[in-house]
Amino acid sequence: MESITVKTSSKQYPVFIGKQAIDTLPNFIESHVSKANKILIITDEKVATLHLEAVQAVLAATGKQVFTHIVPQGEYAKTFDVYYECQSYCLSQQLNRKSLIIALGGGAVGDLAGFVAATFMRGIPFIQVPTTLLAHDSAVGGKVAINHPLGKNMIGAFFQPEAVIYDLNFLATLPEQELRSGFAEVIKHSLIADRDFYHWLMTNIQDLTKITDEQFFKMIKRGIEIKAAVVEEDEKENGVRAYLNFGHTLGHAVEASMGYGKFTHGESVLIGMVYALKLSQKKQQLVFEYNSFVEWVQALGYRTTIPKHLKIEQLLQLMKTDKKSVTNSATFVLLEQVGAPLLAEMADEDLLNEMANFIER
Ligand SMILES: NC(=O)c1ccc[n+]([C@@H]2O[C@H](COP(=O)([O-])OP(=O)(O)OC[C@H]3O[C@@H](n4cnc5c(N)ncnc54)[C@H](O)[C@@H]3O)[C@@H](O)[C@H]2O)c1
Ligand SMILES: O=C(O)C(=O)C[C@@H](O)[C@H](O)[C@H](O)COP(=O)(O)O
Ligand SMILES: [Zn+2]
Repeated sequence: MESITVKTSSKQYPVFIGKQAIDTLPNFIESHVSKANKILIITDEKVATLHLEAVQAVLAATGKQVFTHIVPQGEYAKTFDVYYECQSYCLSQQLNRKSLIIALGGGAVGDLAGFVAATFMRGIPFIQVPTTLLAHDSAVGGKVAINHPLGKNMIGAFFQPEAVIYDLNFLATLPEQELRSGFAEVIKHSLIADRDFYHWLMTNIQDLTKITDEQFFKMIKRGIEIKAAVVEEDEKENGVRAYLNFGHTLGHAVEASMGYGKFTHGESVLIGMVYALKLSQKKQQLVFEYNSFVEWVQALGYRTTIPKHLKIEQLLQLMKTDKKSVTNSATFVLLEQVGAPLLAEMADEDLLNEMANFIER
């Protein structure tokens, strides 16, 4: 079992990573959240069928009252309606300021449950129990949110968990498409922070269904270390945290204009990263083996173009209203080198011209 400590200005907490990490949950609750008189697990329909029983069994050892609230899968969980139902459930079961929420699932469940915890009675403790590869990113760092039709994660908070308990056994049931989604954020972490890690990924990962336990462990640990270092420096995104948004300016615009849930988050971000890499070559003279990168990700099953029914003017509008934007132009994360990101305000014309090259033929 590996433990990484995340030290933000608002909270310090552990991330336990390993097989059977879930077994640490009762002890952690006993030693750190002992006053929690009621525990609410928030999970989704699919994870409930696969892993809920195991978590309920472990929690039985706490002797506390355990409730479960099941929400829809994926982005359908990150809506105002589902958020409202969660709050109603908390109130109807008389949860109080000493209660604890456990987010059991991927990033959608974590973002939703974290936002419920952040806002119920102005904030109660929560623990992230991630079940996807993608959640090496979402469970760490305290961004919690729901979506709005006008933009991804527009309604949310910065609210750190008490702990992240990452049981790698849960990953065994992930379908390939979800591995692909999560692996995109692993690639992102490597591109913004660690050239050697990027080369290791390119050399070793050729088939997402054949990732070994050791490889999962390495990519999750390194991804979390990179994310934690950024969040420790800039918890509330006043500066460098925006680098974690590499690929997301176009990625979020694609997700929103496709309709949330049509493309996975990681697949959309991957399109956004390919686009940002091209812009980086043009605007920052990034020296990068672009063609090999595109061949590699296409062989892994990613699409690298914008679906042709999407309107580039609408995508531009969404990019300009992204949270990073403070003027009337879109702000992009570009790379000067692999491992050296920067923020750049982009002219509409440059973005439109380049998007036209990215529309699927
Ligand atoms: N807060 C952050 O910092 C942050 C970072 C990255 C992404 N995100 C958000 O995370 C979300 C995407 O994350 P995700 O893909 O993990 O989300 P998810 O919760 O939607 O999970 C993806 C799908 O996999 C299923 N699933 C989950 N665990 C499984 C398992 N072990 N076996 C089989 N199926 C399983 C879920 O039911 C769902 O259908 C997006 O909403 C994105 O915006 C947030
Ligand atoms: O933690 C961050 O900061 C990130 O940007 C991580 C992203 O992978 C993640 O998708 C995040 O939810 C995006 O945040 P947003 O503020 O652009 O909605
Ligand atoms: Zn993301």
